Amino acid sequence: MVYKALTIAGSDSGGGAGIQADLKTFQELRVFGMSALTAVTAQNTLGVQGVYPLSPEAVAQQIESVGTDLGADAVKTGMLFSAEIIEVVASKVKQFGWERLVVDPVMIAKGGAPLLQEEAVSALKTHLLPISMVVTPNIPEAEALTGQTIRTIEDRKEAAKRLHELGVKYVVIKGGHDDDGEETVDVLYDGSEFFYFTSKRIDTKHTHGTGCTFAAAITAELAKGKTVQEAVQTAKSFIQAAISHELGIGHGHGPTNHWAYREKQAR
Ligand SMILES: Nc1ncnc2c1ncn2[C@@H]1O[C@H](COP(=O)(O)OP(=O)(O)O)[C@@H](O)[C@H]1O
Ligand SMILES: Cc1ncc(COP(=O)(O)O)c(N)n1
Repeated sequence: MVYKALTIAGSDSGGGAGIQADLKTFQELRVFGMSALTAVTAQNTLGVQGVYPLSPEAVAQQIESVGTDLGADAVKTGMLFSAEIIEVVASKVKQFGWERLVVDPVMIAKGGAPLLQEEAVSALKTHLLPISMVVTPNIPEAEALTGQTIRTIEDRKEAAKRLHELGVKYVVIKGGHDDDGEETVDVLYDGSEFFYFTSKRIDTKHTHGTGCTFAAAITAELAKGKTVQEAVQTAKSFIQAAISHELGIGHGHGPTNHWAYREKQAR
């Protein structure tokens, strides 16, 4: 069986995040990857040097080309840049009836460069979250989407409930930005229960692309027909392996190791 996943995201020339991280992750999990580019970034481990968005028409046409021929078992969105792009993406997702939609609400690169215009945050809430299956904000993104300050696990649970009210079926609030403690805890909410995915916090500066990679792994597993709980569990193991076997490339915040999970499974 060939499972297919489509990523709608920005290009990271440095290869650690964005479309590149998504396609590598799909491939590692034995899912055929397809892409619709929203923007080209000139980027490396030191930061973002340039952002060149594509027109909403160019984004729509790429999705149309994939949807009318190959089809997709699951779809992921990453950097969407503007409200106009968000609107065309939402309309195409509806047109093709794609239900397994994972929205990684990318807003700001780790170095601080904006990847989503500020006024587009409300477009995410009104157009995309109501039709998505899973949303995967990190703590600052969950704060921007809910207008709530998040410090404790209780705050995260409250934010997850608020996001669920927007119509998304499953909310995963990632704990990578919570610097306290020995563990990273990702909280999953399905509208009635909370589930916790915990791993040892790795002390490293090489976390460029962790969010993209994690959400892409969830998407790949959903494409295979796995449940959201199973998909998040695999994604957590995938990212843990990718962070712990660092590649040590570039002069700044380096990328994660996308082949580490496969090599670990093969051992
Ligand atoms: N230092 C770390 N050690 C272990 N896991 C981490 C670390 N940093 C992030 N993660 C994990 O990587 C995934 C992405 O989290 P996060 O860094 O919060 O997202 P983002 O890249 O969107 O900011 C989550 O599963 C999180 O728990
Ligand atoms: C094109 C693009 N998309 C997304 C990110 C976010 O990366 P991260 O996963 O580190 O939050 C990025 N830096 N560049």
